[in-house]
Amino acid sequence: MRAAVLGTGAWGTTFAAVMADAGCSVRLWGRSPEVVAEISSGGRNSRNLPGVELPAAVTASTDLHATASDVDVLVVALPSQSVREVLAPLAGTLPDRTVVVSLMKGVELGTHQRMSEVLAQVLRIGSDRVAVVSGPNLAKEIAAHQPAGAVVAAERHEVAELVARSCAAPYFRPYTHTDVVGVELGGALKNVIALVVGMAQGRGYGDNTKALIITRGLAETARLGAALGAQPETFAGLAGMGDLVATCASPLSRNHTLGAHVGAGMSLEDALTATGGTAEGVKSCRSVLELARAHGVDMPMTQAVVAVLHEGWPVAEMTAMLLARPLKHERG
Ligand SMILES: NC(=O)C1=CN([C@@H]2O[C@H](COP(=O)(O)OP(=O)(O)OC[C@H]3O[C@@H](n4cnc5c(N)ncnc54)[C@H](O)[C@@H]3O)[C@@H](O)[C@H]2O)C=CC1
Ligand SMILES: O=C(CO)COP(=O)(O)O
Repeated sequence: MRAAVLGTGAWGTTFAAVMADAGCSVRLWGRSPEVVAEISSGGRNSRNLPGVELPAAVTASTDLHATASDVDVLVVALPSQSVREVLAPLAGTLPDRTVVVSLMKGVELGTHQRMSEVLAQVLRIGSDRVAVVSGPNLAKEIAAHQPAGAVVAAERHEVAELVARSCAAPYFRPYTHTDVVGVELGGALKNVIALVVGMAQGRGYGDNTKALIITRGLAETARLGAALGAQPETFAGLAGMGDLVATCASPLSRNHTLGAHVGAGMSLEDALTATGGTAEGVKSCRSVLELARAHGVDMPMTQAVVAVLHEGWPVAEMTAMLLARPLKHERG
């Protein structure tokens, strides 16, 4: 299969290697001539994936149109808030056979759209040609060929199957699904919950608190999912609980680490600089909260993250914000 991956960040580069190890020929597109030159000439991306040697089947270019033309699978791995702008030049240009895949875990500010919705709209293709891949997939571990799994969701099962075949490598096992909404929400929401776990850790709280946040975080994710038409079981799977656990446990997660910095008293600006890369939850928490309010869904943790990161509330207030709410039934 011929594949293209847009975005030479940690996950885009790693996923290109996974697809090459699954037997695809893969073109990577990036905006940085230096990164692209290093991938093309030396098979390395030392800025975003240091120490990793890429398979020979991965090539790179700064030419967006040439990279995206004539491929079976077009994968997008950019920061969520930049997708619409970056892909605008490709609107209406993709051949009918090209399936588009989102690797992104965010919700667009302003429109509240999930990334598959943004892709279908900006590329002017049917939503049945868009798939999403999500799960516990910390890029550095997968780049080191540590065993991992993910969910490939698409409206049509045959599309999910095609994408699963394109990325099934000896160390990477994709499962197919048709709940695009649930799989995407699981990915976007776990970033917000990981921020809360990080903040709690930064304040010195231990594993009881972490388990409370993970469990109740999943409950609020599932509430939003139910309102948006997701299947409840999806949140018990790899793209729900699986990704939430990995992200909330791992120091490799940028959302988790950023939360820990803020919990320890660092400003958001300094924490963003310290973590580098893309901590999607920082922006997506606002669109998620707006989406929840529009559907009458109570999301106290998301609300607390927005209050601390964007409304000037001291992180020390977070415990009271969450624990002083009226008592309720666990299933409520
Ligand atoms: N890093 C990881 O372990 C995983 C990341 N993801 C998701 O994948 C998406 C991408 O993440 P990463 O690759 O980790 O991000 P990253 O921060 O490592 O890289 C982002 C890439 O996008 C490029 N970029 C940023 N703005 C751009 C623009 N306006 N035009 C063109 N290129 C632009 C950057 O130069 C960089 O190459 C995010 O939604 C993230 O949540 C999903 C699973 C795992
Ligand atoms: O999505 C991820 C793991 O599945 C990566 O998490 P971060 O974006 O927080 O680094």
